[in-house]
Amino acid sequence: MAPLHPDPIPAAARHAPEPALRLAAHDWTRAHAELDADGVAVLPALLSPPECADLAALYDAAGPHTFRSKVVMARHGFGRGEYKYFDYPLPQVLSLLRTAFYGHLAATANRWNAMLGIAHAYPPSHAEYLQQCHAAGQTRATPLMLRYGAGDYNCLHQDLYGANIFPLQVVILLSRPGSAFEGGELVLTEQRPRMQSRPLVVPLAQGDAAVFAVSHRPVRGSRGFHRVNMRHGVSRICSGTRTTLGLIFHDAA
Ligand SMILES: O=C(O)CCC(=O)C(=O)O
Ligand SMILES: [Fe+2]
Repeated sequence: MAPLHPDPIPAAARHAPEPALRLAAHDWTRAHAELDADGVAVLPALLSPPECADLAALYDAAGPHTFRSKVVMARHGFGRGEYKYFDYPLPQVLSLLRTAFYGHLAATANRWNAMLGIAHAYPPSHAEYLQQCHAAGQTRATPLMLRYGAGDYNCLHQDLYGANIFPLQVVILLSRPGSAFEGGELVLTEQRPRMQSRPLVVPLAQGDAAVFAVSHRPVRGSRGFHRVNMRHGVSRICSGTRTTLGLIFHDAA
């Protein structure tokens, strides 16, 4: 029997299946091509403004069982701002969305491994992949919600939580840029062998999802594909409040 969520989440639960169903309608041919070319793809308007508002409201209004921990970034040298990791069982809207995303992204993850000559193949279903994480001692939920105020930022980093790494992750912008906040751009950097790092700013509108490489991706060079290291972060929020939702596909040790 599926466990019941211990905290009531009426507003976010209203939209449970729609975002995951909507994902199927996105132009995945284009998204896969963008991921191969740049290591990032934007899926516009994955969530509606009311869906964004209801999810963002969980940050302050959810009961004590929705999140498993809160991180104050300045205490760890991660930047300035805070985030909370969701606990299992995830709110259904997130669980459905993460499973649906995985179904589309496993093909890219396997294509990237093939390009890099890595024999490992990711299973087609997220449930199977999570079993592999659990068998390796990675059992804690990694989806998270981040909250930044004026002056906050997120230092460049990689979300690695153990030996099992699914190479793509998703960030969904829940706040409306230009009205809820100013500044605060999602930034990716790409560190190529023997070269200086290349920055890439990913402009997002409210409800857009950015899919990007967690830690590395294949880039075609003169002698086949090589691996480049990727990091992501957020530039300083100039004013207002910026809330995002992060979906990471591996669990944490
Ligand atoms: O707030 C953002 O745009 C980035 C969030 C992030 O680092 C993550 O979800 O892993
Ligand atoms: Fe991150």
